[in-house]
Amino acid sequence: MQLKYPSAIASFEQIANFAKGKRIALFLDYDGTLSPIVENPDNAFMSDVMRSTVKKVAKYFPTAIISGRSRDKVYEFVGLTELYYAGSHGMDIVGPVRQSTSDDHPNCIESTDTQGNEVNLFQPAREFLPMIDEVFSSLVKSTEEIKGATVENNKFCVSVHYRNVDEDKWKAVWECVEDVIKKYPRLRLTLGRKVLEIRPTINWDKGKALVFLLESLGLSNCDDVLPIYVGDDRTDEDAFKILRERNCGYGILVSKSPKESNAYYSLRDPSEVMEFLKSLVMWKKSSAQ
Ligand SMILES: O=P(O)(O)OC[C@H]1O[C@H](O[C@H]2O[C@H](CO)[C@@H](O)[C@H](O)[C@H]2O)[C@H](O)[C@@H](O)[C@@H]1O
Repeated sequence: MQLKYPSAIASFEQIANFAKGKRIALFLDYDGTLSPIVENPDNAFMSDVMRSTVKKVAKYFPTAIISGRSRDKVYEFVGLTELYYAGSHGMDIVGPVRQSTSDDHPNCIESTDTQGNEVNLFQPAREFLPMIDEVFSSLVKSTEEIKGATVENNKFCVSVHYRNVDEDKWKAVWECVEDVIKKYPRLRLTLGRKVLEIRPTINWDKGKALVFLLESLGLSNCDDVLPIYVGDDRTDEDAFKILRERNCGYGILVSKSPKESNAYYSLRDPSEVMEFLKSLVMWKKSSAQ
């Protein structure tokens, strides 16, 4: 783990040199990466200029969004059909029909998307759906007296937000969550940015989703592929870690302050993320001539 990472913008030439002769695959987190953190999670809109930048980047590089949100919600925010989407921290993936079948994923089914394209739907926590709905309802009820607390159903996980709760009531939010999840040994708690996230104990996270998508895209060969993952939150560390362990690709942490991370580079905020994505497009265009 390191605490300081060079700026991906200042180090762009270094990244571009390393990417020469390789295919870049891009993986982007949503909240805090493509959209700024805001008080109301329903208002975490992406700007039009960010949307058109992501659209351009996806024209040149396979691009996926990997978010803690439900897949439908993140698609509602982003609205670009040219991307792949993984919601619920990677537990709900719509990707291309898998080219590599090196390992068995029994929960992977062929399906068609809204445009009629053949896709693969992968939902490794499918059996948890009724349990998650139950937990969501219990938490809505148990937190209703805590001013500012909100509960979000992210399909295969539940988020309990305390950003708008007075600090002296944060403990009460924790207690509500602990009280509910102690009845569900097959669920676990993870932490995000002023949010408690309840999710299945299955061995699956954003890092596994990244590997799954690379395999689906036929891009798991590190010799000629450079995966880049950009994210701001603790759950993105699973993806940074995988890239570091495989010595394949770069994690880029979006943060204004130094933090412990497995990322290689950093960007300060979504506006720098946009600048970095624009640089990738310009570099690709100029190197294609
Ligand atoms: O994986 P992500 O796409 O980063 O999603 C992680 C969580 O993001 C959202 O919550 C965060 O952003 C909100 C809007 O800016 C903010 O109000 C909240 O405090 C942050 O934690 C989302 O609402 C959660 O469900 C996601 O799990």
